[in-house]
Amino acid sequence: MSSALRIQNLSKRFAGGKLALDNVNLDIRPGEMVALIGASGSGKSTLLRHVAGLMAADATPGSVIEVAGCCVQREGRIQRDVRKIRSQIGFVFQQFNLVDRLPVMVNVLVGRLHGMPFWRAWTRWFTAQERALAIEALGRVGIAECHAQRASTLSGGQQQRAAIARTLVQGAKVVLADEPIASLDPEASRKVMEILARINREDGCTVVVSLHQVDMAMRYCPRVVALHQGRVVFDGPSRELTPALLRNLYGMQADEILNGSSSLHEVPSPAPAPSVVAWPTPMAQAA
Ligand SMILES: Nc1ncnc2c1ncn2[C@@H]1O[C@H](COP(=O)(O)OP(=O)(O)OP(=O)(O)O)[C@@H](O)[C@H]1O
Repeated sequence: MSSALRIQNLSKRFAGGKLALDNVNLDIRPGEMVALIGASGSGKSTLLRHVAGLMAADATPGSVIEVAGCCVQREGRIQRDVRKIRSQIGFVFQQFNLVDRLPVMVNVLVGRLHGMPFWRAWTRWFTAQERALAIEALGRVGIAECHAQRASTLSGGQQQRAAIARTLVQGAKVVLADEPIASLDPEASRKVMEILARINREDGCTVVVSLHQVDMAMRYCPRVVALHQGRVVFDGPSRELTPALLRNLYGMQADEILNGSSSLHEVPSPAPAPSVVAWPTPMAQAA
């Protein structure tokens, strides 16, 4: 498989006229860990929703989104078998998306729903093997002891770890995380990012994570894609992010971000270096 995620000529104009994505082109290889950064409203969530096939793009000729070699949508039409493709994608959202009143183990096993008859999920009848798989996944994210608790009794950080365990049980090849640490304190944020980095490293899972925290992006993600008003304005090694680019991206907020990013230029990137984009001059993207 050549690409874990391939996006070509992706644009999205909402009904009100807002151009949220402007000819986005991206190629992410299997096993990469990529941060999606950009100011509020730059298009990060919209991009991830398109990749998940939750939103249809503009019908631009030649526009296509593929995940793990399977077409999610083409020229504004979501593929009929998108549910099957989604079974390969793990989702982690800011708001955890767990069912509060169900035990953590059941929430995690929901990750296997695609391979499970509906009645079994409905009656919560899981095999010993499935339960063992869930416990193992919860162990990997450090909360095995919480498996019998209701999801609502977990802290935010623990809930997010349970959501990651769900992607492990699902066997997702690609994990899309949309601001997974936005509601968490620094310590819980660090743990969640470490777990995402670990499943990327140990399972070869491709991770695309949208982040407001540039320092986290630089610390954990060898590659960064930056959006500005729906356009990709930087696509390259995180160590090549510069204060000037961040000032262009974040405007007034940049100083705050720069204060938290003492690691600018100091983070080694183990990934092969994609080309870096000059911005705000005309844009090119990683091949
Ligand atoms: N359903 C919608 N209808 C109209 N406009 C929308 C819709 N969803 C998003 N937008 C607009 O599209 C733009 C991109 O929004 P998006 O949520 O993708 O940004 P974001 O980078 O994820 O922001 P944040 O970091 O604040 O979550 C914004 O201007 C937003 O107001």
